[in-house]
Amino acid sequence: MTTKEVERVQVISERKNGSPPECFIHNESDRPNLDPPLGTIPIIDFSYVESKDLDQRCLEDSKLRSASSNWGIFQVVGHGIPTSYMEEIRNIQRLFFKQSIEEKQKYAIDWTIPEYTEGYGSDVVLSDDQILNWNDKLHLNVYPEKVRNMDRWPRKPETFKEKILEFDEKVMIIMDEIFKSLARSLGLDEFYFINNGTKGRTMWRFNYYPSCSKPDLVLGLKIHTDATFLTILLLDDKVPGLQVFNDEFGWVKVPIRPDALVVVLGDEIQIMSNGVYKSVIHKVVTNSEQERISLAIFVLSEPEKEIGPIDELIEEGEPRLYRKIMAKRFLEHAFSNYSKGKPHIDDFMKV
Ligand SMILES: O=C(O)CCC(=O)C(=O)O
Ligand SMILES: [Fe+2]
Repeated sequence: MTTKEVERVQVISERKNGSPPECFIHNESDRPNLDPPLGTIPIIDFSYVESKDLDQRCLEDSKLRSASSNWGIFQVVGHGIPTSYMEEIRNIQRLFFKQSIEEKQKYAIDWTIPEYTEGYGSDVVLSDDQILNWNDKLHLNVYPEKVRNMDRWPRKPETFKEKILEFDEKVMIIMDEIFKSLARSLGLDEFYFINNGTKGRTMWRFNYYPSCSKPDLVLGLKIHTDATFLTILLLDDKVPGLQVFNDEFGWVKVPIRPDALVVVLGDEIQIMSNGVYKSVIHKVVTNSEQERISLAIFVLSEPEKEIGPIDELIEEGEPRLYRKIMAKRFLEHAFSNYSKGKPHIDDFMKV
């Protein structure tokens, strides 16, 4: 990996001198439609966990199955985390990015250490023709505890660390319920994914998208799928930007719903379910007026775990669509392809 890195996008955007630099500008055919139709992203209500209503659980499991196979994305409500608390987390994130560049650079990613991509930064440049994302980020390993590198965790705002660890506890509880519902909805034992190393680790990516004078020319994040089992998103409650691709509806906007967590299914679950569940293709657009934030909690299998279609899910005579691969090998491949801006799972994993 080269060590070349651009300036923080925030610094570039604050210069306000007309058009963004060329390295951010997409070819005409790849430029975004800033205002596609609003998607009817399925909503799954997890309040059955608290009420212990088994009929409701059954109904929500079947909604989740249809959402996972038709969309690869759904909104989670009834998760037990108060909306006001979610707003506090968004505000902590906003406070971090509002600080001076010097303060944030104390946690800069050190690209000279392979595999150690934790901290504050922007896209790393891997090739001369790479088109860069209009995005700065803070990337932290959060779970399990032994992977935390506390020197990359912001010391300001002062409550950052404590709040994020508290939010992590709450997220892990609902994450288990999502894992259980995903297993049940595939006809597996409900602890299947929890007990077999699928809930191996989490990496949190705090995204920051500065406003851009020419939002029609750039992308906050290029077209991609997440190389995860799943990703939990805490989206900005005021500024939209996330768009997903659906086979039936094409590109649609993900609506803003401040009380919802959004779940994006990733490549690992597409592989494990032998293509029954979809890793959703998505991208992020920017706008000329407002900055936007989002928090992506990436959940991945343990690095040494082998991922491949689950035996129990392959009916007799049905072909296996994907080969088996070690989780960390798959991730390495995904990282090296991420900058290309197109999903890679089929090319790389098809048998
Ligand atoms: O900012 C968003 O809405 C989505 C972020 C995302 O897709 C990612 O970080 O992989
Ligand atoms: Fe993503």
